[in-house]
Amino acid sequence: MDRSSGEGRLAGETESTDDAVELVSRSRKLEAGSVSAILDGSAEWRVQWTTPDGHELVGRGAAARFTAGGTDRFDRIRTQAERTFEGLDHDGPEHARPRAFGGFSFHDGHEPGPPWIGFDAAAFVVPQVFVTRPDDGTWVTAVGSRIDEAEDRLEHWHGRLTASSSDEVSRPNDSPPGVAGTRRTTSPAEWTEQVETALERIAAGRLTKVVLAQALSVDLEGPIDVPATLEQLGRQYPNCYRFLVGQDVGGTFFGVPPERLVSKRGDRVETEALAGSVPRGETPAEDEAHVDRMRADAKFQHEHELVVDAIREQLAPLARDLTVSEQTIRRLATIQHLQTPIEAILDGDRHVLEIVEALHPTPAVGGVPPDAAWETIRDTEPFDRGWYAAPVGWFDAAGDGEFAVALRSGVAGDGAVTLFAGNGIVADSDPDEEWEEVQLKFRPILDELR
Ligand SMILES: C=C(O[C@H]1C=CC=C(C(=O)O)[C@@H]1O)C(=O)O
Repeated sequence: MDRSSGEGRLAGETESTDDAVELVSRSRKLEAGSVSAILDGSAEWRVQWTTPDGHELVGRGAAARFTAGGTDRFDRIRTQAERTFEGLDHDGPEHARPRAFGGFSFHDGHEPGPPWIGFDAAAFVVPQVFVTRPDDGTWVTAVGSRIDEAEDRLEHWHGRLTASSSDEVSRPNDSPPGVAGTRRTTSPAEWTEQVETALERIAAGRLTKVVLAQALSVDLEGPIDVPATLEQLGRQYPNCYRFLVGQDVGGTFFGVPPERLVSKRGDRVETEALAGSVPRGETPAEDEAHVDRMRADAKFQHEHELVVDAIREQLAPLARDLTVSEQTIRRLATIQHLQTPIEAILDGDRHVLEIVEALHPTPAVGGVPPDAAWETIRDTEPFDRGWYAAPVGWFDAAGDGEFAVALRSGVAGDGAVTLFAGNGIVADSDPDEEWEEVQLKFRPILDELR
């Protein structure tokens, strides 16, 4: 991989440079109109990010772009961004400040191949134009490398969005693309073999837990409108994150992850352990029966506690205070999980990417010990995880930011969507039960495509 290209450069430049690049941003309130045009048509990059508490950012284009590969990719993204953000001139409200939006691949050594064409091992963009929606309305922000460029861009987009019909604010999804057929990467027999390999390594003391995943390639009957699909998913899964990262040269990665990797503001960090899954019931009593079984089951508790312990250990060296709350239940439309919220106060001035690097992958998507889990994943999974189960989100000039774990996700390409889902394997795991739990995790997106 040519790692020199594209690093820390402004869109339109042809060579990377060590000089600090300048970013200028200007914001204006949108009194009327529609924001859906931000995601319409093709653009070098299109991004959408919505948090469970309703904060939303929708953007397009790349005023600056940062890419990196290899084991030091977290540091290298941060260095490029710090250089670019250094000269930032932002005139607008705080919620509309420019941010770098993007993500990382699960594995350090990721090389983009189908269906991950265009998705580097780490890639972030500062959108050229984006919309934010705080409580007091809708704001448009334009970013450029000079004041006149930012102002012209703002004028253009403010006018274009104002002129759009307000009926378009909500995208209709009367006709999902339809499913022509599905292809699995892993047959039930192959899955049993993979789980048994993991169980042998666990029995031999080499491994305590590993999360094994599958991919499901879904051939579509018609074209998919990813933003419309995401909007539908938001109705079904309102307390999850929603994201979309799309670009011209490849597909669009999108999902509705229930799991926060980290949210950092100043010295305060929030994260969580999310592991252990049972289905929803047909009635509230059935829901509770599933939950009772999960709470009482030693295997589920062990699988979950390994994640809590690992996060505690990973955060402790960076924090002066750490609080692990009581275990709760995360109830989603199709599945229920064990969840433990965790908060920390950092021991000094740290960048959110330091926390992301320390936490990724938690044993909710990797395993314990991390190296043996990584090796088992590489030895047994017959597909490329790409950006699945990896950090996706944003950071700003101050080093604050928020990242989800890219679960319940898929990558949409020509006529097909590839979905990903996995499950934690520990001693006593049963391959057939694990298979059923993985299928539950395909459902959020699969149900919307039918
Ligand atoms: C790996 C996934 O889920 C993780 C998050 C919640 C519950 C999990 C579990 O029960 O194994 C997984 O750790 C996935 O959705 O693909």
